[in-house]
Amino acid sequence: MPNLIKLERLTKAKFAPFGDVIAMEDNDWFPINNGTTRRYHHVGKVQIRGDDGQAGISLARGGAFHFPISVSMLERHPLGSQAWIPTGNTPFIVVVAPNGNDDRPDESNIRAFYAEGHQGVNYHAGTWHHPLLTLAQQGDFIVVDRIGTTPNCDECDLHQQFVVDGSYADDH
Ligand SMILES: NC(=O)N[C@@H](O)C(=O)O
Ligand code: NI
Repeated sequence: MPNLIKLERLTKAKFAPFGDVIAMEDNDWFPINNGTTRRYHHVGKVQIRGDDGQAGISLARGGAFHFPISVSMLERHPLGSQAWIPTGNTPFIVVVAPNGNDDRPDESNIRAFYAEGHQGVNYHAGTWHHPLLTLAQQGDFIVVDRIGTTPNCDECDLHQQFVVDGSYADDH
């Protein structure tokens, strides 16, 4: 029987150990362009490590996933952060885990967050996460991450099987 990961609402505070929430809510702004524009400054930290890397902007179209969603692997990008920002108000599921003492995901602390369509995430370098899980409909995303020739994606098959069925751990 797979282990259930109950969903949590995605908030800046709860996601802080894993990265940044890319959203206007919970962030300050200041006026620019003669007050015609609000700038929500530096809401995500772009991290680029190693010699040959540069920050790049890509686009991605994620295929739809439906509950129950099986989780059997996670990945990480040790050389840089990776941001996923929905362009079309598409919710997605964010599965993350801390790094364990064995330099594998700490499966006992795996977590799943429901990202609303107005929220993006920026995984900090080395954060274990599941590849994109767009929910219920195809979704387009802006991706900001490290572009370079050095391999930058560690994949890890989990010892346990997990499932996200759409039930919540907290009030939402
Ligand atoms: N490889 C890639 O662009 N996508 C994954 O890293 C992912 O997090 O979805
Ligand atoms: Ni990734």
